[in-house]
Amino acid sequence: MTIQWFPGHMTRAKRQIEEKLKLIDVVFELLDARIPQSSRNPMIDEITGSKPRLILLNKADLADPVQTEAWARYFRDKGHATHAIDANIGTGVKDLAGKSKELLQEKIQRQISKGMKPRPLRALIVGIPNVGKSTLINRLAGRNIAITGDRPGVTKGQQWIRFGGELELLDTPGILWPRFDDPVAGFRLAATGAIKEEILHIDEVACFVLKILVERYRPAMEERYGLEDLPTELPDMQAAIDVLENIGRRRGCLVSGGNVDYEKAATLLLRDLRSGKLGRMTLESPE
Ligand SMILES: Nc1nc2c(ncn2[C@@H]2O[C@H](COP(=O)(O)OP(=O)(O)OP(=O)(O)O)[C@@H](O)[C@H]2O)c(=O)[nH]1
Repeated sequence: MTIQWFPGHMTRAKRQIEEKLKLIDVVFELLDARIPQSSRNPMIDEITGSKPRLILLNKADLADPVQTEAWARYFRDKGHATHAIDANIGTGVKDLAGKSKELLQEKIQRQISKGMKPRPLRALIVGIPNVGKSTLINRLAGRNIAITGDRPGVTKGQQWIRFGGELELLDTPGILWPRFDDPVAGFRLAATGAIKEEILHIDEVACFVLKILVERYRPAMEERYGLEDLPTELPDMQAAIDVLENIGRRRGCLVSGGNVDYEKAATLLLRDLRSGKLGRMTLESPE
């Protein structure tokens, strides 16, 4: 579902998450492993405050594993516990209880030393649209749960989903707004499908992404589209359009008269990228 984020919605989303934070022990901050920085909400530190937080690099199956490791190091160096997962098939998901316990070790020890029996840890998933919140909740629940809460104008009773005996998850995630401040982040979000193409033009998104892909993953691009001698970088928009045109020709994306249908070529490229057909690719690296 696409929603427009107006200032009122942002304030409301922030307030809703702050209410939920009172109920939980640990926040799972879900990011897209292909664009960990661009898929981060800019106010996340302020919103989650001092609550222990585990950064989850989701969709790791689609991301470049070397880059995912570099991002995990980057976040760890900044003091954040970090873990790569694939919510779709469940890779890494079974570690979440253990990782949460590690984060809350001191609190658990305090309870034990007071003679208390530690209760299951309570977690909340937060993240921007399309990052995989519902998929992870369903994966942890082991079934499909209709996730309808917390859209503007939609309310729903909250329930806990028990995961093993040690972790409970709030069944409504905290939905955060994506970055609006940085146009480059906007293109990366559009390239991965996190913001809709009605907002940014698909040809432009494809040209933007082509520049990154040619620079980072030239051999894979040459192989997938049967392109030869791609340049090592695309210095300007025209160079990117030329590559898109080439892809369109190779793939038969043509209109009458034999001209390339750029929109069709752009759609094909983005579909290939998002589905992982181009290989495992990450669109940004830690600074
Ligand atoms: N390949 C892959 N796809 C994933 C993974 N997690 C989620 N997806 C896909 O990403 C898309 C978005 O997932 P959702 O779970 O709906 O994301 P969400 O954060 O709940 O999105 P909103 O409802 O828009 O807030 C779906 O097509 C999922 O199948 C993953 O780990 N790997």
